[in-house]
Amino acid sequence: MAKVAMEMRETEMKEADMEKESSRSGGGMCKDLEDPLGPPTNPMVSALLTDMYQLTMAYAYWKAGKHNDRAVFDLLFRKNPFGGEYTVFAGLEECVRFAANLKFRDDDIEYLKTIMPSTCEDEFFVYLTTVDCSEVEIYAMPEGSVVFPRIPLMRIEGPLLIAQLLETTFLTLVNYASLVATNAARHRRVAGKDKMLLEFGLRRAQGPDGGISASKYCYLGGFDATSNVDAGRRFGIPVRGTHSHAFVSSFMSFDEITERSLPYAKGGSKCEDFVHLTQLWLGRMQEASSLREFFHETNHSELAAFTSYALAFPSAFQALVDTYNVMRSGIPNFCAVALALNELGYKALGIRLDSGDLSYFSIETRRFFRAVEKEFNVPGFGKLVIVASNDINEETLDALNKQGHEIDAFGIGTHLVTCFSQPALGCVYKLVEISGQPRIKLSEDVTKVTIPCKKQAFRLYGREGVALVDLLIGENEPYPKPGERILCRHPFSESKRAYVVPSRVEALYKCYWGGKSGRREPFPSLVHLRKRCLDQLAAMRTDHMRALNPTPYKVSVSGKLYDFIHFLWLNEAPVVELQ
Ligand SMILES: Nc1ncnc2c1ncn2[C@@H]1O[C@H](COP(=O)(O)OP(=O)(O)OP(=O)(O)O)[C@@H](O)[C@H]1O
Ligand SMILES: O=P(O)(O)OC[C@H]1O[C@H](OP(=O)(O)OP(=O)(O)O)[C@H](O)[C@@H]1O
Ligand SMILES: O=C(O)c1cccnc1
Ligand SMILES: [Mg+2]
Repeated sequence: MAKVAMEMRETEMKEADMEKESSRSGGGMCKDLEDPLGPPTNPMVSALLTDMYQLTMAYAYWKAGKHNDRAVFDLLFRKNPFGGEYTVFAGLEECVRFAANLKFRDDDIEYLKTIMPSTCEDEFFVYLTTVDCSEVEIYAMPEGSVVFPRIPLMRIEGPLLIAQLLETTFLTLVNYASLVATNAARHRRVAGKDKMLLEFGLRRAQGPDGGISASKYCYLGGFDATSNVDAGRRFGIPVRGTHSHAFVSSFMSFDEITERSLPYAKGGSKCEDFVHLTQLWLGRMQEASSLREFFHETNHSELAAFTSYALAFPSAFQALVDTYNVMRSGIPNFCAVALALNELGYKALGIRLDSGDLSYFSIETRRFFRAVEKEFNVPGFGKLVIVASNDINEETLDALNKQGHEIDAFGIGTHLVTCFSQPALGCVYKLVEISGQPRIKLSEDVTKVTIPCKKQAFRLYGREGVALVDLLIGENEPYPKPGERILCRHPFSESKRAYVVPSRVEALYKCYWGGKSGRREPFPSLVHLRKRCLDQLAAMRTDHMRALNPTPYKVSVSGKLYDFIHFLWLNEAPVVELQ
């Protein structure tokens, strides 16, 4: 029962409890590295969840005898979403689970034979049955990291055919996960760290996978709980909820409440007619001069609904108060039931507002709660929880902050999970090296030119501990060191460069699959990813984080890599002839 209602008083589950839940649901802190990685969360994530062209290219690579050439791909995005200057990286563990379990089953192969041209040789399909990721290496930034354009989030090395095959699936696993985690982080930043953020998006999400992914990655991005029960079970996310208008409007009179008795909270005796008690309290409120300015008569079917809900959840009572009239009916009815519960030793949780001016109603509601606290001498009544919902987004949160409000918790669905203001993140997967040879992809649009070579990435921190710049260097260049002066250059703009003397240098890539050392980085639990994300966001310079015209974070390459990019660019770009 406690799971059904929102236990606002226990706002945060203790970390230890979360850890327990998390490992029960398969997301423990450091899973045993000897264990094979489990399958992807969504069983639809399989070898065929890809674009047709990956398979036609696979055939052509195989036919050309290139399939085992060692390839290096970068997975990166070029522009931060939502007009911002930061992104939260998510989806890594699901990518590695996919890679770890990649296998074409017999029925997959049979289907592929029906869609590939009939000229494809049978031997290719025999070869496909042997495909797996045992020769693949995956290097990546830790999931939950704050990341920036052009710095690859992941580097995938392996036989060309196989590394290529990972493209579409990796992108679908990273793009939405990172987008929605970023959206959640942005909502958290505006709401402030003390507000409770509840993800209510399942009904509006892009299908079941959209809903499950949204719940998981919104939690990673800083939400506190979800209404999505399945996500709660799968990932150990706290599950919370109130009730809907249907519950309120399903009641027509008190006669519908047949079981009216309620034991006292401490046990012993019981109240035989709780319905009568709520009516009694409503009468007392009506008579109180301090409350007279607020209301006169209330809607009785609403009071019946609230009373019935309190009988079902006496220690977790909360009510949706906007079905008929917030201030004249919903709030006084809620208070009557809460005062009746209080008489029996229970503490109500609070209310949810789902329409109207949320600033005004929350302030008026708080004023009413305080008046009741004073009138009937019920300590804590003034602090009952006010939850607000109804098409909330970043802008509404910002507007509410500017106007002033008394909301403790926000329930956010549509705008959060559909990423209404930007529906996709543009991660791409680009070949940067083949058989030891660097490759570049040119474009008229300079932001689309890829940075060639197998690279290492570093975050350089300044004296104050804030991140100054992300730096890409060639694989074999010496690593930057604290205290050393390093030339950091914009990859494409000649005049943009800076010398940086970092106080701290953080190597950004870790090995999550394969690799010569045989040591694979563990996958922390979702609670730990969430903490990493919140800690990194908190450490960012605030001008990078603001919603309006944020300062771009510097992303640069070493002098050597800069020279090499431009050498290769000139080498590969044909010279036009004008006549
Ligand atoms: N004080 C406020 N400042 C800015 N936006 C607000 C404020 N209060 C509520 N909003 C937002 O204004 C919108 C109001 O929604 P809408 O116009 O659908 O009215 P409603 O209150 O839901 O009415 P109805 O009861 O008819 O559904 C919502 O998106 C809500 O988040
Ligand atoms: O507004 P969102 O951010 O998407 O949050 C979730 C919404 O879902 C629920 O009602 P629903 O929208 O289904 O019906 P209602 O608006 O008519 O109450 C809830 O009352 C919220 O309004
Ligand atoms: O529990 C709630 O209040 C809830 C859940 C989903 C959508 N809207 C509201
Ligand atoms: Mg709604």
